[in-house]
Amino acid sequence: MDTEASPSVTPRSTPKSSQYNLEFKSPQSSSKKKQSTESGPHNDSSQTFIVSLIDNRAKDIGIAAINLKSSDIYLTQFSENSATYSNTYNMIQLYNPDEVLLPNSLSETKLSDMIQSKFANKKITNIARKFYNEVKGSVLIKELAVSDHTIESEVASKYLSISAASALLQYTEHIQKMVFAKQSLKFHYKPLSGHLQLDPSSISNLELIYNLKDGSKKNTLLSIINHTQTPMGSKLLQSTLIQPLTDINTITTRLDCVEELLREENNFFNISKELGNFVFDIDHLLSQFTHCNQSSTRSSHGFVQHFICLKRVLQQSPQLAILCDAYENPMFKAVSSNLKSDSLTILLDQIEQVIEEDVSYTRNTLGMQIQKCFAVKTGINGLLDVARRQLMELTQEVHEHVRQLIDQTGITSLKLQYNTRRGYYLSYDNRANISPQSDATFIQQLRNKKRVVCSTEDLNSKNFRIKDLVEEILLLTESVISDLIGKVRSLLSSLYKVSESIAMLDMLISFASVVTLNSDYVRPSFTLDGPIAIKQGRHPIMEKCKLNSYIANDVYISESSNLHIITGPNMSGKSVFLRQVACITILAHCGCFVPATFASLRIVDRIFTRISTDDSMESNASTFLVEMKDVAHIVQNVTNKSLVLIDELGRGTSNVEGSSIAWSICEYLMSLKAYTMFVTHYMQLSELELLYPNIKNFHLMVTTTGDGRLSYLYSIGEGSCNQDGYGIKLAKMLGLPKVIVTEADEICRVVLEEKKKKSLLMHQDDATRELKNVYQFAQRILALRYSTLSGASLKNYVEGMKQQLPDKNEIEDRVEEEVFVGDDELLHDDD
Ligand SMILES: Nc1ncnc2c1ncn2[C@@H]1O[C@H](COP(=O)(O)OP(=O)(O)OP(=O)(O)O)[C@@H](O)[C@H]1O
Repeated sequence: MDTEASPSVTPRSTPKSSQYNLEFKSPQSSSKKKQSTESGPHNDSSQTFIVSLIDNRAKDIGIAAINLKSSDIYLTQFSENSATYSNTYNMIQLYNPDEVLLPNSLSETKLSDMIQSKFANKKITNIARKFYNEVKGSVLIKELAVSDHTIESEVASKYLSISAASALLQYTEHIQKMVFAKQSLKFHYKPLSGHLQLDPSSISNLELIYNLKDGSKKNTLLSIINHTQTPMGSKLLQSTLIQPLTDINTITTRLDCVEELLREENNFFNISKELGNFVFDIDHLLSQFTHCNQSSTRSSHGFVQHFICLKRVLQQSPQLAILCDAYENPMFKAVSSNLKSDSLTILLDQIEQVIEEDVSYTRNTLGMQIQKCFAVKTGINGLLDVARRQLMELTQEVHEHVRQLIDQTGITSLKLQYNTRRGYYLSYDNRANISPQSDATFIQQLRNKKRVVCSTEDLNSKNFRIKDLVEEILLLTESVISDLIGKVRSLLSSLYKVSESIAMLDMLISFASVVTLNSDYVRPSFTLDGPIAIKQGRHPIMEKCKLNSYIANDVYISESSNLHIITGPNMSGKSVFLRQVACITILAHCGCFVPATFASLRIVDRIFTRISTDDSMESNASTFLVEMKDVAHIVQNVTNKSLVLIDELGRGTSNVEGSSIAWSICEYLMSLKAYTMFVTHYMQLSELELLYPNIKNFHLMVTTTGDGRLSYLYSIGEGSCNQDGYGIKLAKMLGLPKVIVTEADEICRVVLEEKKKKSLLMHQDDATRELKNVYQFAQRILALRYSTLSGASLKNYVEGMKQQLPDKNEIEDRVEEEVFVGDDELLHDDD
């Protein structure tokens, strides 16, 4: 099919493929293709990614990724500050690509090794370095990007990402044989810093998209907040969850929108209802208009269907726009103006002039066939009208033929059916009485359990004629609609905005639905460098499983105590508590309300998790090896703005070595401004609190019932867990023989007594203790910067804090001397 009839759409000439086949190593010969078994974040049927990457000697990385199903291209360039190339790995892994393209001469072999080992189950293709060409890349971007896109200015200085795009586009064109129409692709620049980075193991450990139990999407954070109704909204929500935002203004705008939606509830439900009409993937639909190398009649079949879908989108969008107009937020205004732009009204008008009014989207095979043939209005092309009249007559003949057959054979269950492969065919109940004479009339008979499927000579010949006529009609239809295809291509940038707007609206409606379905979710607030303060926080997934028995907990982590050591017996809820903090932080960074009664968070640049899950064990790797790899990754990449959640460390080695490693990791992490929560069974770690003022101990509370059984409270308390032989009590509850339990109890008592003598607690002097109190008092005062308290209530709060100190006057003097010099604002009496 010639899709280039419109003068405004010029196909780019395809270079002689042989030249490129020589240059690009054939994917089959140079790559190791294995079946992917991984379930990555983007691993759904609407996405198929190819990623291209390049580096330079200064360890800058350029990445370009194309989604072949939607024609979106993502460009990124960043400076790799991790020795293990973890940023590069995370970035590529986010796309979960089917294929990775590498220049045949990567300057860093370590990078090449990382790609080869981490993406061993993907197709890795080497490409001649000369295809990573910045100049060519710029030309291609200029030529292919939709018209009013700002991508050229965004990537002007990002020469590596342009080079990566150059190789990627040449590869898809010459090897994948996808020729894109001019100004048809949607380019996006994705800076590394604009998003909260989550590494793939955290995405998996926190069960954001897939659960750890069976790898499905059930009981995941996504399942809790996903009330989207369109494929675009669902994709946006999923990608937001694995790449939450770090821009405080954008997050606030989203939260404002959710709040506004909740205020105007009737309108909110109407929008939700309206969104239910956008059932097909508009991105995928538009990508069909970007390819200009579809020259068979197959594509014309498709285009008719695409126009029917597009017409429906354009008809429904203005209605959605009117509903959005009821809201004040500029985000809704922008969505509204994208959905009802004048150019789209003109396009709809043009489509309606050509496409019949009453054709609509259908999945039925015969319905689809009829719609394709009769989609173009009568009176536009004389030959087309004649061919269609012939088709109608022929179809009537087919029906008449069946009626005659029923009369002749007396088989009342005889039915006319249709499928794409056979065309029209017959079927009747296999219990029907049929004479031998009638039986001979039917040819190509196939019996199944209930029916006999067959045809007749006459029906077959009519089928051939119908097939020819349909081909002719579709060719004539194509000549009519090719002009329309050009018009759609020239408006792709507006149409992409429609898709993006619907996706954003759908995601916001989904966030609002979360709140209507869970009235106890609250709007989070943000500071750039304040504490993470969560009141009555809950784990969104666990609370669904536990219904009313879930126990909410508070969290307050700030610069003054940026490392929390959390202890508690087995099964007391430590891991759930850690995951709860992570989930609430992620939800808030997406712009969603959170399960708590109050939440104030600081903007976090990365969340690191070291959470042991049985499923996450690397094949044949020991527990210790996996732990050390994880923790090395954290230490190498953690920043002052990160949130680090470690659930036990040093389990796979001797007690002494394990606790020593855990101790020194804690010392390292507390020296940063990162917020760290460290769950451990090594009780000696709680002594760190005595040495360092910014380390605080917490524990998950349990009590012992009268009969010596453990009762879990799942509530977090200050201080460390007392060593009351909980592990032994649990073992007893689980059926360990009495003789073993008694012996274990005795050994435990002796060891603990020995330990107590050496404990730092015994040797800590009063001066150290007092100094620590002063430090913590001062830090709490400084943290008032983020407080909403003012006037008398602020003064009362400070008074209350002072009462808690042993020697009020002395402390006051020292605080003034040491901490508040120059900080007049805070000390001002009126405040
Ligand atoms: N806040 C809570 N409210 C109600 N039930 C909870 C809560 N937290 C945890 N639980 C229950 O306790 C179980 C154990 O929790 P979790 O795995 O967090 O314990 P843990 O202290 O990490 O155990 P271990 O030290 O053995 O790893 C959970 O599966 C859940 O059923």
